Amino acid sequence: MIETKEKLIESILNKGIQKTTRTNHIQLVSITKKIDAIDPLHFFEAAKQLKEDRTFWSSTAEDFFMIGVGTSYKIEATDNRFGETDEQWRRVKQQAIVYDPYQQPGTGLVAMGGMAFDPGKDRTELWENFSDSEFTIPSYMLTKHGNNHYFTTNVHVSKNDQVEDLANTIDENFTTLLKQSVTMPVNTVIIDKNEIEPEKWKQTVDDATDKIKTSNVEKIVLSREVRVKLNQKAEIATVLHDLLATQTNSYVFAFEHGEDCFVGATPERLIRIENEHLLSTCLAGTAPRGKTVEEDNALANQLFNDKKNRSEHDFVVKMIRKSISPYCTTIEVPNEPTIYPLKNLQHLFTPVTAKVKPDVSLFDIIKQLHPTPALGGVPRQESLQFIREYELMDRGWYGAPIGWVDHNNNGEFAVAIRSGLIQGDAASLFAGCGVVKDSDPEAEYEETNIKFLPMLTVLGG
Ligand SMILES: C=C(O[C@@H]1C=C(C(=O)O)C=C[C@H]1O)C(=O)O
Ligand SMILES: [Mg+2]
Repeated sequence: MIETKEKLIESILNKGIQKTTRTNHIQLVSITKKIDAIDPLHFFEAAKQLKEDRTFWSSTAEDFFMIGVGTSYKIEATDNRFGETDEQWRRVKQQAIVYDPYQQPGTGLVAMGGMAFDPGKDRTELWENFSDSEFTIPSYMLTKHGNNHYFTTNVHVSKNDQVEDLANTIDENFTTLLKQSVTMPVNTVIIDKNEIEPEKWKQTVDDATDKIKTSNVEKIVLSREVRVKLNQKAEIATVLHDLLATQTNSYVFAFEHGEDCFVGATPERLIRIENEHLLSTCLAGTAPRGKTVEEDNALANQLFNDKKNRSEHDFVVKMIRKSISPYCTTIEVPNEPTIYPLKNLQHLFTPVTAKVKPDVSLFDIIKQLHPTPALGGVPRQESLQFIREYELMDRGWYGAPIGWVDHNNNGEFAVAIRSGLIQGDAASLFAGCGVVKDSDPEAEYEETNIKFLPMLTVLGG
C-alpha cells in the first residue's frame, strides 16, 4: 500500500478508537479502497489461509463479484426473522463509521447471508451448521464491478487498541488475500450417487395432485435430494470455477459455515434494489434444451404454449405483483413470459420492475415475497403445510433467499436453487418442481433430474 493511503486508514481507525473512549462501546469501522485487478477466485482461494468462513457471490451476466472473508459482525434471528434482521442491520449501519468514497452497489458496509426455507419444518442434522437466518458483515471483502475492484476492511476497535497494530494486521491479511500466485485445486469425481427415495417421491407428487384436485390448493412445489460421495474432499474454489464456466445467466454462490459449504448456481433472482429501482423475476415452467437449434426452438415454442407450464408460471407472476404493490409505485409486468435459456434447461421468465417507496428495506419486501409460488405454492400456507408433512427432506437453505445488502439500501437476493450442501467428500444436492393439477409424476421426476445436472457435473458426475 502506498503511504498516503496508509495514513488515511490509520486516521479512520483513530477516529474509531476516539469514539469508543466517548461511548465505551466497541466500534465497527469500515474502510473501502480501490485496488488493482484481481481474479475473484484467486482471492477466494487465498482466503483459505485466514482459516475463516468465506462467502462468494457473483452475478455472472454482469461481471459482478463479492467475496467475504471472516466475520466482523453476525446478525442472527429466529422469530420474526425479516423484521429482526432489518432492525439489527439498521442499528449496525447507524453506529458504524463507514469510509466508502465510491458508493457503488456492494461497496462499503455490506451484510451477506441467507436463511432456512421454512423455520417451521423440523431441522435435521444435515443442516446443523446453518441457522434459521444468518447475515455476516465480513472482516474483509472484495467487490468487483467489471474492471473496478474494491477492498473493504471491517474491524471492531476498542479503546485500548493501538492504531499501528490494527493497521499492521490489516496490511498482513491484505497481502495474503491478494497473492496472485495461488494455484487452483483439482476437481473431484463422483464415486457413488444415492437418490433419496425416488419412488416414494413420485408417490408424493401423486398425493399433491390429489390434494390440488380436491381442495383450494393450486400449486405445490416438491423437491428431493441426491446424496453423492466424492473421491476426495471437494475444493470450493474449483466447484465455483466450474459453475462460473458453465452456468451463464446465473448467480453463483457459496456460503461456508465451518466444515460445510452451501454452493450453487441459481438462475432465479428474488429481488434486486439499486438506487430505489426494484427488479424481481418470475421463473417457473421448465423444458430441456435441444441438441440442435431446430430442436431447441421447437422445445422453447412448446414450453411457451404449454398450458401446464404457463399455469405454473402465472401463479408466480400474480403473487409477486401482489406482494410488492404495497411497497412500490409504477409496477411494470409484461403480459407474456419469455424464454430464459440455461445450459441444461430453459424456463419461462417474466421480469417485474418497480420503484420502491422511501424507507422501504429489502427485508420488508423479501418478507412478503418468500416463499413465492416458484418454491412454495398457492395458497402459501396450505402448500407450505403440505411440504412440511409430505416432503422427504429438510430443505435447509435450499429454496430460500440468499444475498446481500449494502449501507445504501442497495442489494440483491436470489432463490437458492440448483444447489448443494458440500460436506468434505460428500454432498447433498437438491432439486424441485412445481406440481399443478395435471402434473405427471414421471415427467416431474425427469424435470428434477435435469435440475440436478449443473451441480452433478461440476462435482464430477
Ligand atoms: C424448485 C426448483 O425450480 C423451480 C421450479 C421450476 C419448475 O417447476 O418449472 C422452475 C424454476 C424454479 O421456479 C429447483 O430448481 O429446484
Ligand atoms: Mg416445472
